[in-house]
Amino acid sequence: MGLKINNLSGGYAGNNVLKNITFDVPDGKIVALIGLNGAGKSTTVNHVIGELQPQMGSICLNGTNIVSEPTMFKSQIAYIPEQPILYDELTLGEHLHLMLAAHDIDNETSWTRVASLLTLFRLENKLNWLPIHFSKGMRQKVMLVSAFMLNAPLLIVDEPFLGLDTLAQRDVIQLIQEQARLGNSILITTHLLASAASFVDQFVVLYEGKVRFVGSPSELAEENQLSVNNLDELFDLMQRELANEG
Ligand SMILES: Nc1ncnc2c1ncn2[C@@H]1O[C@H](COP(=O)(O)OP(=O)(O)OP(=O)(O)O)[C@@H](O)[C@H]1O
Repeated sequence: MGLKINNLSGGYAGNNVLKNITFDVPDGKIVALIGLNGAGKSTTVNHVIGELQPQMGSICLNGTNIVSEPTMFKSQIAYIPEQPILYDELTLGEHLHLMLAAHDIDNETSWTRVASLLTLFRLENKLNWLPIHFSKGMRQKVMLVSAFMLNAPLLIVDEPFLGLDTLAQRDVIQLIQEQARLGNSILITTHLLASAASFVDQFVVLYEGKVRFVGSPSELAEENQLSVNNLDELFDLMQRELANEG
């Protein structure tokens, strides 16, 4: 089933940003939400993580509605925000244990996976460190470990490559693909279309708070008379269109 967003309208008090958004992130699929600055990507994500209330429409994850069963809905999500959020007073080890407990995951059985993620991101010797000792990239990697260790039915990654070196970017793509192989749904937001085209199943293009296109990378390229390798030019096309509407 996965994530189903149906006719969602919403946004902030006094600012209706999203208009009748409909798209799915099926089980085992990777979907990238794309669009110009201000198109509504973060607002959509904020609705899916339950930070904003829908004005109209519905958001369901594997049959659970976000409005009627918010706790059940949220327990199925792992979210990697664009800006790392860490508790200043908790060590890395304490942070991970807290996240596992919050998702009702047994420490004993899951720690082998946590340990391999810590090794992958070279954090295995830093379990006693406090966030203040981490660099920006390391903080981002802590968020990655915290999310990937959960194996959640829905993984949301806001700008997965921000602040990561190329090795870590490659690792993140592999981890996202592994989550998809496990049957989990993955929703990412990105500005790097050509890079995303190599591993996403579908793009959802947002334009001024509306869904303009849903389809595969090659369908998106074809629709805009571009090649998949120069999909980033789509932003120039949309920017020009916006300026003409001016
Ligand atoms: N807290 C807020 N209160 C009111 N309006 C907001 C708030 N946050 C964002 N907006 C507005 O919502 C619209 C969509 O913003 P959103 O952050 O969803 O865009 P985005 O596609 O994520 O852009 P970016 O690529 O810059 O991250 C914009 O017009 C923005 O000004």
